[in-house]
Amino acid sequence: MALGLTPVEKINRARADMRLGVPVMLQGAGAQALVLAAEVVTPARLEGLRALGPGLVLALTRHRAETLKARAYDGDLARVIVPDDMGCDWLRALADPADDLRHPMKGPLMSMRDGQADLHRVALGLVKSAQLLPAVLVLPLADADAAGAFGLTALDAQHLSHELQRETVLSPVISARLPMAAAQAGRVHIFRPRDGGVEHYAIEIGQPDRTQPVLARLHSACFTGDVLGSLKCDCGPQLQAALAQMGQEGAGVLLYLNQEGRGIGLANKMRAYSLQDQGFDTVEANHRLGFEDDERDFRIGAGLLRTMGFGQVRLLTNNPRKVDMLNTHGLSVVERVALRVGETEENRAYLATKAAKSGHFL
Ligand SMILES: Nc1nc2c(ncn2[C@@H]2O[C@H](COP(=O)(O)OP(=O)(O)OP(=O)(O)O)[C@@H](O)[C@H]2O)c(=O)[nH]1
Ligand SMILES: [Zn+2]
Repeated sequence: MALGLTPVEKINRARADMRLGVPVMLQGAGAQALVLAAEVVTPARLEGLRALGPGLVLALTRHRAETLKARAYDGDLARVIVPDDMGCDWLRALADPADDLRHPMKGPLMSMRDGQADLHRVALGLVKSAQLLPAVLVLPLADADAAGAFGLTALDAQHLSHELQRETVLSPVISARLPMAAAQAGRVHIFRPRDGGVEHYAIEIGQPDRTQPVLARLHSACFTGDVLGSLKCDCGPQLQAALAQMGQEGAGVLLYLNQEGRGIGLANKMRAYSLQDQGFDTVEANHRLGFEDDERDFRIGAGLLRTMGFGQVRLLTNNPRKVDMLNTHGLSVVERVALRVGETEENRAYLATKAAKSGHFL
């Protein structure tokens, strides 16, 4: 028994299954279904699903459904009926907006109206958490035998839904000294979630007094900006300016949160960039992909600061949501410190969109 998988471990295995294109069984109240991410579906797996019975649908988020002109009868999602003669190319084209402009007509698409969408909703949550496009094939099954017969991972849908919304608990792994150009007295702390998810880092500058407000920054990973010096955003200069200010003041804490692309992952962010090359802005690109404007979970940052013993912060940000989130999750933001650096010809429109659509301070 002790060597068996816990429900949380099974969820992590299921995430890997989804990325591999292996179906996962979801068991809800009186209903079960096999679910498979549309982005990675193969002809063999599609045939295998169809052989098990009728009723195959593609679950899409409201945003993606809107672009495709599919009716979202379930509010936040649409269940598009998959016709028997449609193959992987059609499914991928519904999932991925890359060719929307070249091949706009994929329909007419018929959406399901009756029955429960609970399993579809949680399946979308699972593929999003695997950083895949939010489009998932769902095949209802009369009984749960298929999972056992094919050795597939089976998850309790209610437990999965609960886990996907739960606050991540992070434990410290190691910390070590790191002198940096911006600050000699640096220390990097690594934190690991108990559920096998991604690690996050804290860079502590000097020895901040835990009884006083600390100069703090919640930085979201941006491979293109932080590492490559992208001119499309302001992340790299913001990272360097935050560290420099902490160095000058002699104390501070910068959280480097691995929430690339506002939580959608680098592959999806590059998909968004490709759409931006077609003329869509940041927010429109996220919506066409089926994501919300911002999929980050800022509770992680709040939890990390609390774990490190901080209670009050002077927060370096232009994002009012970060201030609100910390204030409602056990921190006290005593001051917002503006961080306006790195404006370029290339990112002017991006910064304007952040101010207009995401409410960032100018
Ligand atoms: N999805 C998506 N993510 C982007 C895009 N450009 C930058 N990002 C990501 O956005 C995150 C940075 O968020 P921003 O909205 O720039 O800034 P913020 O963290 O909300 O606010 P500040 O604290 O003021 O910097 C990083 O994870 C980037 O990878 C884009 O066009 N699309
Ligand atoms: Zn960036």
